[in-house]
Amino acid sequence: MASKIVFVTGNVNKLKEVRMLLAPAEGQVPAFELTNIDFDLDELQDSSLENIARHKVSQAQEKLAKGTAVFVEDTALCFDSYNGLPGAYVKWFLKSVGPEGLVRMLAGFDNKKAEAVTTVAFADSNGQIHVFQGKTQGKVVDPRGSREFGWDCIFEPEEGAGKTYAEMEKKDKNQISQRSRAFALLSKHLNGASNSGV
Ligand SMILES: O=P(O)(O)OP(=O)(O)OP(=O)(O)OC[C@H]1O[C@@H](n2cnc3c(O)ncnc32)[C@H](O)[C@@H]1O
Ligand SMILES: [Mg+2]
Repeated sequence: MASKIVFVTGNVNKLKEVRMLLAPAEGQVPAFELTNIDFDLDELQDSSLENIARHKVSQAQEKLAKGTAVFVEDTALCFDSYNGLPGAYVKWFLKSVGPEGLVRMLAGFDNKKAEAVTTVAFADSNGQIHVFQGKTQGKVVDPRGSREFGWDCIFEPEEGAGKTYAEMEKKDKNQISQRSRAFALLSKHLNGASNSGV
């Protein structure tokens, strides 16, 4: 029977993407069963994205039965002109000023470059924590495309042929996104570990 892995997140857009990214290739037997729980996890005020993700998954481990394999992810948007801020705090900026407010933050700067970073922390069934990170470079632009997911409408990745994430098909975003890069590393780890149990 396939082992179970829990993804703790309250963000349905993230969950949708992660389900696509971890789906087995056609004809392949799933190596694990992915379930979702929405716990409210504290997010450290720490400039290290790895520390934030590790802290998040440790809390998730405490809430779940011992031996449960679980992962979380934390996604940051780092402005070059702000030396990496808002970073992991982008959620709170979005909540208070929306995508337009994020664009206005860069109004006085010529440099609109930004880096999107997803950090995954995976606790295996032995309780050991593994961290994987993916990054995508781009720039902040006036909103274009669907408003469905976070800052997608203002992030134009370098590899996106001039489109914002929000203007791209999900499968195309998944080719180049910071999330896809982080989860490719997790998948590799899980496939390597599949013989010994997650
Ligand atoms: O429960 P968790 O998993 O923590 O979900 P969250 O929504 O709180 O997510 P984060 O703490 O990682 O905060 C990241 C913020 O960036 C947004 N976000 C994350 N990934 C994104 C992506 O690929 N494109 C656009 N916005 C994204 C997300 O909606 C949040 O506002
Ligand atoms: Mg969060």
